[in-house]
Amino acid sequence: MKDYVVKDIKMAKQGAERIEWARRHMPVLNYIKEEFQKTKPLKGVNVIACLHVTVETANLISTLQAGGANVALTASNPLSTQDDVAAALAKGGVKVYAIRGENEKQYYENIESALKIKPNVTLDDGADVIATVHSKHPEYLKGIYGGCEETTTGVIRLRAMAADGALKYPVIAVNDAETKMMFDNRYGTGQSTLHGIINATNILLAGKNVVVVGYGWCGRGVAMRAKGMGSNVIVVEVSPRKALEAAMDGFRVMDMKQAAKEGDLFITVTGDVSVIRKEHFKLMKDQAIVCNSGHFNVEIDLEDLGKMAKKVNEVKTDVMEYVLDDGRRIYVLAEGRLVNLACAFGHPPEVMDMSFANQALSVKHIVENHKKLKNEVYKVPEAIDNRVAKMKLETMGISIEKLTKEQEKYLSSWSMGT
Ligand SMILES: NC(=O)c1ccc[n+]([C@@H]2O[C@H](COP(=O)([O-])OP(=O)(O)OC[C@H]3O[C@@H](n4cnc5c(N)ncnc54)[C@H](O)[C@@H]3O)[C@@H](O)[C@H]2O)c1
Ligand SMILES: N[C@@H](CCSC[C@H]1O[C@@H](n2cnc3c(=O)[nH]cnc32)[C@H](O)[C@@H]1O)C(=O)O
Repeated sequence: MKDYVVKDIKMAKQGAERIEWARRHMPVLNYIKEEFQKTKPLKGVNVIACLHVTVETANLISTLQAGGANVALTASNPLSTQDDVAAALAKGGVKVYAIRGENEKQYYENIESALKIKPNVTLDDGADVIATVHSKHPEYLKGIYGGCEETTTGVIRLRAMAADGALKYPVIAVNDAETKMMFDNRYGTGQSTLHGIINATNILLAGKNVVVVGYGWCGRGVAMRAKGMGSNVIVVEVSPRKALEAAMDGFRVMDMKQAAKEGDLFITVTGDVSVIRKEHFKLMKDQAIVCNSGHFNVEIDLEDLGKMAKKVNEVKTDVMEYVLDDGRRIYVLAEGRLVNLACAFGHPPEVMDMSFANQALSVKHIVENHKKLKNEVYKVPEAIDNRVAKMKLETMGISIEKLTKEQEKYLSSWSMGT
């Protein structure tokens, strides 16, 4: 087993400085790390983590190590790896297999290398390790106590596996903790998606027609922040309730065909496939910009666009120009992969603080309870979710109201009316 596969180990110093800066903005995770250092709840536990290799993830890894775990890290997206972070982790002795820009073959080879740690716990962001273990490496199943899943789409994949009876070990849906999705998916994606778009293009958002496709947790965040930058936000949805919510939040809501004609910038955040495709590209304005902050590289149908284009040019880093037969130009950012991680730094540490506090405490929960767990997708225990919220409030210096005895009684009784 190679100890690491990184771009350039000499980048370690810069990576270490950036990891330390993020650490200072992750107080909840730091607290858990101190606790883990004393109690060693993960002593001797082998963990494979398939997560975006960023400064925040580096702090999760060191928290797990403080608890006594041995960790191997591989990327959850071929374009999201921060090579300086990978170098710093490798220098610090973590088994890291990740290089920004790796192709699909290398991506899966890296997962295979990391699996050689013989995991007891798997951490996924999009379910690629779980899928690889189940489809290609069942020999690892007997050693695995359980897994954690970081994101909405991964949880959907795993629930489908569980419903088919195909899931062979318990998984905790970290994404579904309130202290994860309400903050990471909404405020994290809202801010970092615009950061990625601005980094790649430096366009002015004020006055632009910005089409947000999908009005779930991520879409709400993106729409809210684009509105704050002065864009005219249009929302496209398939769910009647979410569409209604977007309309009452003050956004124009329409179908994709209509939006295709009006948009200057398109951002997909649905977790779905081919939400922007041939019939929509046909209607877009010259110089429309299209990007994705949802799921892998499947939300924008680049195969359709490639077939429609007479020329494809890389006009600048992370910006591909598709020149269509009629001369219109459509720009695609980051090959249709997550624009916030490929063109910027991903989520800010303050939100990953809560997401990764849930991860760390969920790993501990799996190690302590795996004998009682079934091969199902579990919610993060409410006690963990509440604890993360309380700790975050404390670190923000916010105190909240407590119910009085009288209020507790009133709220739990049906006999007291007006
Ligand atoms: N970029 C990031 O860092 C980041 C962060 C968190 C989640 N994600 C990913 O973003 C995606 C969305 O996550 P979420 O938590 O907002 O999910 P969600 O389920 O809350 O929202 C998705 C929304 O998309 C809508 N939708 C589905 N198909 C559609 C279509 N064809 N057209 C229009 N709307 C459609 C759904 O009705 C739903 O309202 C997932 O793939 C998730 O894994 C990315
Ligand atoms: N792996 C898939 C699935 C979407 S990633 C979405 C997840 O990335 C996580 N994420 C976003 N920013 C960061 C970051 O900076 N560091 C680590 N994880 C991040 C976030 O918690 C979210 O649930 C893909 O690459 O397309």
